[in-house]
Amino acid sequence: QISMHVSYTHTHTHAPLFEPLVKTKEPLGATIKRDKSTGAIVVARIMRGGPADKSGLIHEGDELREVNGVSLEHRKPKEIPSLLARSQNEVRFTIVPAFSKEEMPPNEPKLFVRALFDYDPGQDPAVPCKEAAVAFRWGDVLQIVSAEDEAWWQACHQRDGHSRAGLVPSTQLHQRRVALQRPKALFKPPTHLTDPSVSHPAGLRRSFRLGRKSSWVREAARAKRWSTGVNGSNPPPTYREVIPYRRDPEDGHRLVVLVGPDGVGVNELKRRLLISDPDRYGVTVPYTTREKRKQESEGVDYHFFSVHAFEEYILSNRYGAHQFIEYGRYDGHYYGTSVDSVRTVMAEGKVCLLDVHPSKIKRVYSLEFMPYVVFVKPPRIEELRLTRRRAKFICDEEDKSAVRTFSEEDFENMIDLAETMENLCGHLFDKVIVNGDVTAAFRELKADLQRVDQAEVQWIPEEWVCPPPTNARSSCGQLGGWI
Ligand SMILES: Nc1ncnc2c1ncn2[C@@H]1O[C@H](COP(=O)(O)OP(=O)(O)OP(=O)(O)O)[C@@H](O)[C@H]1O
Repeated sequence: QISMHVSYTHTHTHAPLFEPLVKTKEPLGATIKRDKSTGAIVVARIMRGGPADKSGLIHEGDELREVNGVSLEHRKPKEIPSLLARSQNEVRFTIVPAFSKEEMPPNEPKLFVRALFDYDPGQDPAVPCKEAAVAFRWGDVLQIVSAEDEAWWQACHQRDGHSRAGLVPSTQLHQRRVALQRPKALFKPPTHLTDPSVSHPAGLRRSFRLGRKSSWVREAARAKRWSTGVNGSNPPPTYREVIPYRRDPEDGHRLVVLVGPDGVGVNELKRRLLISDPDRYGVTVPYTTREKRKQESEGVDYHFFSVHAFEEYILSNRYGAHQFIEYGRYDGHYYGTSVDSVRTVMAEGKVCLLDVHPSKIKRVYSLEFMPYVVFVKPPRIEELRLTRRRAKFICDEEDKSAVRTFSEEDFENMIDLAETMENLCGHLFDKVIVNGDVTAAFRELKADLQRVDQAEVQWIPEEWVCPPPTNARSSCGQLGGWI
């Protein structure tokens, strides 16, 4: 048994407390519980970065024997706060330590994650202590400082640097809760996507969009079979492991991938970016097997390929070489975007803007391209009706006169498809831009791309650096910029 003296200054009449934490500016940063087998009061959690943690004097598992000379024998945890409240500027604990110094668990390596859901402890009736929890938004980078507890991890916002850690739901807890609360969380693709006989709104911009649609139908149907089959449900996204990457001044720009349902405005935003800074942004030149028209030039409008050459490329895709990021067939001709055409734009020192179906992101999802994936999302249907009143879109790229306005069904399909995309690929998105007012959406997108480009540290998926064991050594060995 040792006697310990924890003292720290504060100006509140209430001393910082154990559980339940009192809303003082600086709580002690610990929770306590009664040990069921011995009846002793023990420290359940120490919040990383809080006064208790910084003091280095109290540790999880320590038994509390006395507070300010008052014995805690036969006392309940809820009585402790009032004992602490009596102390003035210092609290005196008598504890039985759980570990000797030599037995203390070693520091865990740093683990960073990107949150894939919003969390507000204020709305969570199950959180053990609201004041000890950390709120976060989708996309925030958190440092997990303790994942020992099965249900409640401890994490702090990466942007805050040395902030106090707090409780966040563990992956397991979040998945369990979503499964219990929302059977709807099981993937439920909109019916028009799973029934190939139902036609799609013709939001065709470039002709291979048609090819995308049929593959999306198949994919959505597959996903539905999987989700309702023996495997049960698609687990809801929780956290994705990321690592900090410090950019080398020599590094080129990251590839910017824009995805979104047909007609949402991907092309419009891309067009505005290109006009706003043509020296900075560039786009790929697509491949086609159709005849070159008079006003078109090879390598500028399209790369004109023979059917044979195009099919060779397709075969290489089947065998894993992936010459094409995506391709499709429309009106008897092939259209496609090659991996090399992305490399060409990037080699010119430009930010390559790539617009692909989300299922094709994986083709460029690597350290070579470091894709920054922006999901362009439709606003609520009321806003779609308002903002798209006069908007027209080309129904057929080959026949530019085939334009029409959006129908109510187009809006519904757009929203359904956006939901499906988020369900299936949301974990790959780095940024979501809601395209309601187009000027605001464009401004937000441009500012975000600039911010990412200038950021000294990029948070990238851990798998880009340490892929599965077979090639892990070669890719990790080449890295110079990791911190
Ligand atoms: N926020 C907006 N407000 C009003 N009109 C918009 C907005 N965003 C896009 N539009 C208009 O909607 C039409 C379709 O947009 P766009 O061509 O960019 O869609 P898309 O996502 O590229 O889909 P697709 O490939 O099917 O054409 C265009 O006329 C565009 O100007």
